[in-house]
Amino acid sequence: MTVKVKICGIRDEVGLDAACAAGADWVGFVFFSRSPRHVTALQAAPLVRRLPPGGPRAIGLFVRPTDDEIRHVLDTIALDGVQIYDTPARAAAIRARFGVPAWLAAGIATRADLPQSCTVDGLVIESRPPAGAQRPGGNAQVFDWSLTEGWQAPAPWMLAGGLRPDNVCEAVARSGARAVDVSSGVETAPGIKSPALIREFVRAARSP
Ligand SMILES: O=C(O)c1ccccc1N[C@@H]1O[C@H](COP(=O)(O)O)[C@@H](O)[C@H]1O
Repeated sequence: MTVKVKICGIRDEVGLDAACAAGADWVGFVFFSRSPRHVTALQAAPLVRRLPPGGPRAIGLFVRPTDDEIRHVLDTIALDGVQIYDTPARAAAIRARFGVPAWLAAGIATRADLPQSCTVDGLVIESRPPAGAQRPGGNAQVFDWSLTEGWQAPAPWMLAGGLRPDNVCEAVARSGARAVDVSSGVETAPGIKSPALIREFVRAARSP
């Protein structure tokens, strides 16, 4: 089965076109003002419109969002899904209120952190942010991929956190992930996507 890939933190046409050309399954737009990858709904709108038919799906990333924030974005852009950093109950409420597929991000440090039940459409399994981090994800931090071995995932899930072209193949093999998500690992500086790294990442994720 082909490993699915999400390229997150798209801010411009260069990153978007590279993700499309590489065959990414999803592209992510970060609606969190403290991120170096932050975009407004107005900035993301032309990028989402530029996505080719049959190309990557557009995912909006939100950190503890209010309903008004989500409504504003969804009124401006046709998103295919949202990635939520909040409690499972809040993510489920967002899914129910807005009728948009919702993935909940779960920070993992030990096996006990792996969700055993799920009321949303999917899970983004990533490392717990380091102490003092300014954001709950996008910290280029890996966790012990063997923690997911034998885990009976309650929903589709993707692996995230510190993935790069040179470690994603091992990460997939060790974790058993069928989908991966990357932001920092395909950048030359925070918020600056590299077409070459995006291409390499997608190829490496899908290499046997
Ligand atoms: O990318 C960000 O700035 C960000 C901010 C707030 C929450 C999540 C964020 N990024 C997501 O975190 C994971 C892992 O990212 P990385 O590859 O380690 O940089 C991924 O889902 C990013 O989209």
